[in-house]
Amino acid sequence: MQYVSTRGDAAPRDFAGVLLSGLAEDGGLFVPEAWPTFTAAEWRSFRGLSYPDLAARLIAPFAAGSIAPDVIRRLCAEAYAGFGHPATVPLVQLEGGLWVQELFHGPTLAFKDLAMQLLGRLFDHVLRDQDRRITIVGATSGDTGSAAIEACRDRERIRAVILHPRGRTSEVQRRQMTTVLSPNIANLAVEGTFDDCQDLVKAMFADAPFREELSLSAVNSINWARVAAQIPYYAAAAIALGAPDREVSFAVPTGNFGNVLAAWAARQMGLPVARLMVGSNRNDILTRFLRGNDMSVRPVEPSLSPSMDIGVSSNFERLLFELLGRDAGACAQVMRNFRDTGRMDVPDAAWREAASLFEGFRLDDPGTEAEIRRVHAATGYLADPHTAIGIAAGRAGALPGVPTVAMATAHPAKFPDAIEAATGLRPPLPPRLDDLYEREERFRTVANRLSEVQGAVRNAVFSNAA
Ligand SMILES: Cc1ncc(COP(=O)(O)O)c(C=O)c1O
Ligand SMILES: N[C@@H](CCOP(=O)(O)O)C(=O)O
Repeated sequence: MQYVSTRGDAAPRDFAGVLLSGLAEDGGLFVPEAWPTFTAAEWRSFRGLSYPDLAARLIAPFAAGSIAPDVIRRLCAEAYAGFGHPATVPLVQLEGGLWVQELFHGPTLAFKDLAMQLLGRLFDHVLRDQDRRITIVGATSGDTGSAAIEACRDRERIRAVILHPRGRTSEVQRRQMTTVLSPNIANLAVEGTFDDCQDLVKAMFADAPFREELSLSAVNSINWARVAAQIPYYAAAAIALGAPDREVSFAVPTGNFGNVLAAWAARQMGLPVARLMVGSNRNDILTRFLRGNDMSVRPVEPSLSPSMDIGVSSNFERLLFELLGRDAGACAQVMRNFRDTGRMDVPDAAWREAASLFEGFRLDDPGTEAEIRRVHAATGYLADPHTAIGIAAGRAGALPGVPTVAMATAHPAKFPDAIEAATGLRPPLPPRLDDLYEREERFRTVANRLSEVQGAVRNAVFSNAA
């Protein structure tokens, strides 16, 4: 399988090439040249597969010609062996037609582990094969960082530098990153927002000499491999609820648009998905777009769901590329204007197409707290603030007779203050994280300035060079 850039000015490459390059050189995102699809009979044949086997079946076509299916299968088996639930991504029925799919049974208690545990192994496999080393630069609003650190720590051929917005993650999220003292890991606390961190990462990729010198790669969902590895859990949920013989809708708490894009990708592959509900907090650029074609940047404000405190959703560019009929020139033009003006001009027909499948939903902090309380009182289920937004979106957008699955993207113990305020209960961390608050933290605070961040990245990489 070959991949092309959404902006059309980067050479196509295979899966291993996309994995290692992360962002395309023209600033675009890589997408598959064509979507792999499965027939209804093939989807039926996946019933009863274990999660790692299902994941391998769905991911293998994306790596075709680059990584052999039996290698993908082995890496999936290894990636999910350590998850804390035998079903890996269990479904829990909350009420009539509404389920949650728990994506937080991995090592860092958020959905990012599903992709990141595989990505760390894919990196290792490809780097060994090509006898290379890379520097990962990643931006996090709280969860990607710790999942990436956990997946990459102590890997010989990887150095990882993770940028988080200072003071804007939960304490548990920050400590999960900054208490990992492995020599190949560094944390930078940026004086800014997640969007600043993400812009800094993209600017480092745009600096060709720097990119080459450090052999940069990405772990954010700008890296296609991240999205590919997030597709299987949608398939697992849909198959468990009757697909391909019954349609299913998904409600996804959304920030960078990577998770819900994976659901859309599953639909491209032939999974019968009825509707995709996009849940946002007060940082609601996607909801404003879906409801009224208003994709305009506003300042990011902190919320109870910090991982979704995102102003510009990077992965939207992949959907835009499709909505524009895969016209890379048009996509590049829209993205350039967006960058210059802070407002995206999406043609009316493209917007209508997006709005016919995706439904925007917004919940502010009081609403989120009320939803956590309501779900707990009605069902006994403790939903973290992100998951609560997904559940509320799912209830609001459910179609009669169609099961809705809300994605439980984080464990409630990652956000104990919000849960306690809503329910009076303080969810404990799993025993392996018992001493998280006593562990030594290590991070460096940096200004939101490219030169300073590049200096800190160089310093982190070369001071620990083998
Ligand atoms: C717990 C949680 N929920 C939801 C999201 C939003 O997901 P995405 O950025 O893929 O839209 C994130 C961050 O990515 C997250 O960490
Ligand atoms: N919510 C994320 C932000 C980055 O998103 P990604 O999916 O592009 O890595 C986080 O928690 O870090």
